[in-house]
Amino acid sequence: MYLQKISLVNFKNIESQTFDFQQKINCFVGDNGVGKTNVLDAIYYLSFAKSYFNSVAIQNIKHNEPFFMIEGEYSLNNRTEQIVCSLKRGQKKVLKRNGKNYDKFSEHIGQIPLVIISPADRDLVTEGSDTRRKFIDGVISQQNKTYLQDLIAYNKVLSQRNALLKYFAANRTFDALNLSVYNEQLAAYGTKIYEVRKDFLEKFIPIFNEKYQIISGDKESVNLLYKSQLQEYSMLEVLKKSLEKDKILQYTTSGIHKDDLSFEIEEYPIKKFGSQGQQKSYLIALKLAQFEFIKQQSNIIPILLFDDIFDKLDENRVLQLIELVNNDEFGQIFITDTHQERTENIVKQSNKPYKIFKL
Ligand SMILES: Nc1ncnc2c1ncn2[C@@H]1O[C@H](COP(=O)(O)OP(=O)(O)OP(=O)(O)O)[C@@H](O)[C@H]1O
Repeated sequence: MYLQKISLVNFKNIESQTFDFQQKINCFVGDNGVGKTNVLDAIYYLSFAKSYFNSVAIQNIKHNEPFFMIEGEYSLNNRTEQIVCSLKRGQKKVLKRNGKNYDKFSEHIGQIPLVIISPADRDLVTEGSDTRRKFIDGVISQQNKTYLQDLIAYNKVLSQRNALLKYFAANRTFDALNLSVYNEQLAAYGTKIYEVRKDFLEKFIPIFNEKYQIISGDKESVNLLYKSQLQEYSMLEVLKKSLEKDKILQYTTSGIHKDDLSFEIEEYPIKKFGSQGQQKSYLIALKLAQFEFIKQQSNIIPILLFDDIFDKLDENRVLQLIELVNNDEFGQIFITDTHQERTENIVKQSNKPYKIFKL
C-alpha cells in the first residue's frame, strides 16, 4: 500500500498544491516554516481524519479561507483508492472513501495504517501519564475495536461515579449500595482493559528493546515498564482501598485510568537522565515498535512519517536507521528536513528510489 498522489487546498499555510509520490522514499526539504510538517500532517489526516499537531479542526483551515480539502490517491491491493477529507467553517468534517461518505470516522481508522515520528512526541517523555496512556490506547485500538468500546464505557462510568462522589459531598450523605453499582461496572471494564494492556505490553516491550538496541548500536540499556495498580490488587480492591480518599477529593483516585509507562535509561528515568539524542532514540524505538506491531496485526506495511528525524542524532544512529530502512521492513516513507544536501546524502545510502520536494 502506498500514497501515489496528494492534493491540498487551503490546508494550513498551503493554498493549493499537488504532489506525485515515489513508492519508497519521499523527502520534503526547505527552510523553517515553509510547510514541510504541514504536508506530513495532511497525510496523517487521511489516515486518522484529524491532525497530529492541532486538535482544533478549524485551525487547520488556512487563515481567512472558508474550507480545506485533502485528497489522496492510494495504491491498495493493485487498486486505486481515493480518500478525501474536507472541512468547511461552520459545518461538520467530511470523510469520503471512493466518493462514499463515512458515517463514523472510527470505521476508517486502521484502513490506511500509518506511524508518525515527530519532535512533538517529546510530550511522551515530558508530560503526564495521560499522554503515555493515550499512546498505548492509540496503538491497541487501531487493531482492537472492542478495547476502544470498553475504554469509552469505562470513562463514562468513571464520570458517573465522580458525579456521585460530588453529590455525596454536597449533600453530606453516602450510599454504599449506589456506589457499588458503579464499582462493579468499573471493575468489569477496568479488568478487561488491564488484561489487554498487559498482553499488549508483553509483546510490545521486547520489540521496543530490539529497536532501541539497533538504533543505539547496543550503546546503552533501556527499560520500558508497565505500571498499574491492578498488578497488585483487583480493581474492586483498589476502589475499596481508596474510598476514603475518593470521598474527600470527590473523584475516583485509583484504577486503570492511573496506569502509566516508566521510561528508563540505565535504570534511571530518561526524562531526567537521558541526553536529547538518547531521548530521541527512545521515542524513535517506541514508534518503530508501534510500526512493527501494527504491521504484524494488520498485515499491511504502514506508511511512515519521519518529521525532522535527523536533528540531534549522531551519524552512527542515522546510519543504523538507514540500515533498518534498507532491509525491506518498511514500505513508503516520508521525511522532512531543513538541509537538502544532508537529506540527499543520507537517503542515497539507502539504495532505494527516492524523490525530493523542495518547498
Ligand atoms: N491555519 C493556518 N493558516 C495559515 N498558516 C498556518 C496555519 N496553521 C499553520 N500555519 C503556518 O504553517 C507554518 C508552519 O509550517 P510547518 O510546521 O509545516 O513548517 P516546517 O516547514 O515543518 O518548519 P520547521 O522546519 O520549522 O519544522 C507556520 O508558518 C504556521 O504559521
